[in-house]
Amino acid sequence: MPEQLEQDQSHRRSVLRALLWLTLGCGLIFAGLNVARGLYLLASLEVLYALFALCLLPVVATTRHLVAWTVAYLVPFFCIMVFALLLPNTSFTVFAWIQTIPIISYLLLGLRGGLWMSLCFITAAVVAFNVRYVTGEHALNGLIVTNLAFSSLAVMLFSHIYESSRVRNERRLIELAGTDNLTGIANRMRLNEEFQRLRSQAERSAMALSLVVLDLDFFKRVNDQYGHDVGDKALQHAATMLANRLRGSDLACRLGGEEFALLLLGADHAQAARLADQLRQQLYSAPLLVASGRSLQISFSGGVATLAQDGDDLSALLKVADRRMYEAKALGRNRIVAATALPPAVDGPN
Ligand SMILES: Nc1nc2c(ncn2[C@@H]2O[C@H](COP(=O)(O)OP(=O)(O)OP(=O)(O)O)[C@@H](O)[C@H]2O)c(=O)[nH]1
Repeated sequence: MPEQLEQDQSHRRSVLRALLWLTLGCGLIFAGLNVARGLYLLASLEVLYALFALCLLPVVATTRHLVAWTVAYLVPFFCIMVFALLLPNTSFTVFAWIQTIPIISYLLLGLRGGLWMSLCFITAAVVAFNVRYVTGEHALNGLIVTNLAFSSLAVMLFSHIYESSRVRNERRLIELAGTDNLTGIANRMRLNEEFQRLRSQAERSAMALSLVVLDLDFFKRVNDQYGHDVGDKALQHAATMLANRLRGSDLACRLGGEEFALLLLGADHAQAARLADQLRQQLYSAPLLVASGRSLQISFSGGVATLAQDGDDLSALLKVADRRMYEAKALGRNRIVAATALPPAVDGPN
């Protein structure tokens, strides 16, 4: 789902840019404070890092390697935090910054990257904290140490839970946005996205890719005779049959109303026309049972178009397949038109 992934990247880009500005500001302020306290090495690191953040600002606005630049930014950032914790003249309150490690890591790197980054640097910080404060002249009482260790773990746990449920909800929303709510199969938005993916796959593996547009015949009569509810059931019946009959690499989608489209990977023009005709026969021979034991025979008319020979993008293929579908309607319905050749035989009276 490239569009959604793109959105995800832009969200992370904004977070990183905000963090870079913060690093620039805070880096210079802390450097000033540390110079005043005689911590020249730490102050120099902070100034260098603030300049690094400044240089990164234009890079992150456009880079295609956002994850790599994020890691390049975060690793020294967290290293400076841990280093500050180890220095003899710094305050133990530096540990408060350690709490931001999981939040920043999960926000910028997602679940897996966030987990590893947090685990590494929280562990390093806890070790550094112990080296510095558990024994010796600066030793803190056990309660403070325990509080800090557990609060860090809690922040990490909550960040992990939050990111997991955010990812789950995002997936669910993406799924819902690409699903037709009456039939449960894909909708037109998903067709656009799947077409891009399947076209790349077809080009990479030198496979054919065909599109079938099909429209249920005399559907207005179904609604008029049996009512809208039965019309809805007929649409669901047709969608289920189409989706069940196709391979996992294909896509059945409802374009709208009583019109559907099939994307068939690995099917050349003749194979797509044959498959569409088999589907037509299968639907026609599996009537929908309606009230009082009556059965409703459903047929469709379809048109076929194939990548390269009929067009190179989805809108060109839809236009050709749509035109052929209307030819099939004009020729008497309940048939498939693949080209200008004579259509296949018709099963039923229409
Ligand atoms: N029940 C139901 N009917 C729908 C839905 N969407 C569109 N329709 C109906 O589908 C019918 C389409 O009618 P037409 O465009 O005249 O086409 P047709 O009767 O199928 O005739 P041909 O396509 O020429 O064979 C209309 O009555 C629409 O109301 C839906 O979601 N549910």
